Amino acid sequence: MSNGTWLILGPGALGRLLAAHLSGHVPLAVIGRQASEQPFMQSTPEGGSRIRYVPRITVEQAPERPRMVHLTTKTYAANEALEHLAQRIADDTPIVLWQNGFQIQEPITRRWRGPVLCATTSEGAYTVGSDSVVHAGHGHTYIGHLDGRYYDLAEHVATTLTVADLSTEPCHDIRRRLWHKLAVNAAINPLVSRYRILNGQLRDRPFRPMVDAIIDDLVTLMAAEGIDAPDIGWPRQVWNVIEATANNRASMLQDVIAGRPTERDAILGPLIDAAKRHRIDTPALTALYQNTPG
Ligand SMILES: NC(=O)C1=CN([C@@H]2O[C@H](COP(=O)(O)OP(=O)(O)OC[C@H]3O[C@@H](n4cnc5c(N)ncnc54)[C@H](OP(=O)(O)O)[C@@H]3O)[C@@H](O)[C@H]2O)C=CC1
Ligand SMILES: CC(C)(CO)C(=O)C(=O)O
Repeated sequence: MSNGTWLILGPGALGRLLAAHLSGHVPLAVIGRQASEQPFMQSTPEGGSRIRYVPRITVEQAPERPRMVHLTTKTYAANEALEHLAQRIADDTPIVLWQNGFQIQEPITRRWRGPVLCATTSEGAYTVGSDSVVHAGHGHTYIGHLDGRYYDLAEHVATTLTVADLSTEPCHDIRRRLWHKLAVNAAINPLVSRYRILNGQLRDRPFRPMVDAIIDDLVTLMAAEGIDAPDIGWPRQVWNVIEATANNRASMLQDVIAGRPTERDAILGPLIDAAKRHRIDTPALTALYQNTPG
């Protein structure tokens, strides 16, 4: 494995999707808990399929000077995975964090010596078995540094991903974009996972007023936190995503059904913390947190 390689740490849905697309564009390896000789199989949203041979290695086989690391574990696994890899690679290696929510982005950005970029994506993917990924729907990705630094690096990563057919743009306001995604996820994921429904069912009773109550909490909280509202306003932002993903089984629902931990703390945790910080009563969000498994 040569220096200059792009490493993807976490061979799950997003990791496999990135690997399948970046294969052939950059020197690449995927780090998992175990090495594997198997290729990745990708189903495309258009119904096609691709096979991609990408080196699948363990941390111990990683090059000491990779070009960058894309961290694609779930939030709750991110610190441990990165700490393990950090024992092996140069501590100024650029990192791209792909996690939803806003839990690990700030601490890792502050403590890692090299550049840390955050990505937020509306691509949709899920795994099948240990080698396949279904790319369920095309989306768009934004990449940037929390303080707006390293724009050239963000531009380079975005251009490479876009050439590899994953539409991506660099941005100066990734913090705002991460909070926007978090807010939408908070309005959808905990409810659909609790009631085991498709996203679109939130449009019907008894769920619709529950979503509206969450949006009310979000509006107050986001204003207090200084996060600009989307141009179309919070209610339309949330309801548009529900409409556009009506047939989705949301990621948190998939986790609950599979008996996996959820990303509750990454998505609802920052909102509950902000409510405490600003001394704002957010009854709908508090109830959601209490009723969602971690
Ligand atoms: N899937 C999607 O469409 C989207 C996902 N995201 C975000 O991306 C992140 C990843 O999601 P997703 O790909 O769906 O999650 P997955 O659970 O499918 O993938 C995570 C992968 O990381 C692996 N992993 C965990 N810890 C380690 C470790 N220490 N060393 C090596 N591998 C490790 C897991 O292995 P194991 O199973 O053995 O633990 C698993 O293969 C999440 O934060 C999610 O919110 C954002 C937008 C879209
Ligand atoms: C927007 C939403 C809720 C779409 O399903 C999503 O991002 C998820 O499933 O986590």
